[in-house]
Amino acid sequence: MSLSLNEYIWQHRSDASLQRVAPLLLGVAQACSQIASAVRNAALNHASGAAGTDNIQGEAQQKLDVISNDIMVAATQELARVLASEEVEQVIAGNPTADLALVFDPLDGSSNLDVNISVGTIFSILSAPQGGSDEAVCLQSGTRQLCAGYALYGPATMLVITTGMGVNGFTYQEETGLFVLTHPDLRIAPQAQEFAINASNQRHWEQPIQAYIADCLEGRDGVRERDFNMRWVASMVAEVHRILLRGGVFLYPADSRAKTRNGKLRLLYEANPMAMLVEAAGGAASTGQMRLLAIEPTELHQRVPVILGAKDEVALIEGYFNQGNSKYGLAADTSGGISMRQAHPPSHQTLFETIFN
Ligand SMILES: O=P(O)(O)OC[C@H]1O[C@](O)(COP(=O)(O)O)[C@@H](O)[C@@H]1O
Ligand SMILES: [Mg+2]
Ligand SMILES: [Mg+2]
Repeated sequence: MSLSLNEYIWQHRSDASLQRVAPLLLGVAQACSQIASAVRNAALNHASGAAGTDNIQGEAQQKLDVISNDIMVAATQELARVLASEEVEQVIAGNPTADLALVFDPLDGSSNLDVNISVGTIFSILSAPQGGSDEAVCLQSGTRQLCAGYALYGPATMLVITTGMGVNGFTYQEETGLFVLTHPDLRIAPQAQEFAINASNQRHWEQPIQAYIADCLEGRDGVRERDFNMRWVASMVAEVHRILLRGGVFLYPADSRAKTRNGKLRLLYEANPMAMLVEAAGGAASTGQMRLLAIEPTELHQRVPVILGAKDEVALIEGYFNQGNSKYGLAADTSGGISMRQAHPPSHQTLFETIFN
């Protein structure tokens, strides 16, 4: 029997978080179905290409970034006390009587729009207790998320959600306009056979990432003693979806360039919701040096290094970072940034053996 999102919420009436976020979650789902339509018909509606404006990150906005943001705000502003969006510098005031906050990336992977490759929407729902500024309400650690999810606008439109216990995927049914449960209880295998990283940044990476990827690339001829596959879509939603369905790890590390010294992805509306989903599916999410969900945010649009997916593989990558810290006595970056490792690493063979033997 196919279960719609509404029916799923009713069936899980003992899940207090789900019941609390249900109206807002349904608002998000409605917005996502509208964004899917906007994305699908953009070329026909002259909604493709650049908007001619930059967002707060200094990135050129696509028309669809702006359209998706407006759709999301219109569908949810009455249902949350405060909204925060990748595309808007300050928080957006919502309904003062509501007790939830919604933080979102309205369109993720928008560099893929003009080439008709999958994009998505990422969202996180937090409690908004009385008192405290609207911005402070959004600056809660990922462990405090009540619900997280994403919509994927690919060959099928899907909504994938968690309230912390299990991850469920719903597929949008055109005929009925409903999201139908098609992928219940998604789980990530602890071992990975596939990694995802933008290899064009290789020369800027920190030493632990250099060493880890080099070991993967050596495959069965190196210390890993097996071959790895690689993928890079450049849409985080598509990468995380693939990992939820068939495993692997995703890395967007910090690197030596000024603009990515703390990573590229945004903590509140990219890393945290994805980390909650991945952990709820049995995986792990880390900066390389700490659990992503434990970070106490300080800024709405702050960036963070992201390593997530198969639990054992993420632990292994953390081992490369720990090894770097202890063996070379590398100083922490006192400015709060991510410190770059120094040269003179041992051979990959030695590093791997020291960590795992
Ligand atoms: O072009 P790059 O650096 O590989 O970037 C890809 C990454 O940037 C992002 O596209 C950022 O998302 P936005 O489109 O929301 O800015 C991620 O989805 C993705 O992981
Ligand atoms: Mg994004
Ligand atoms: Mg975006």
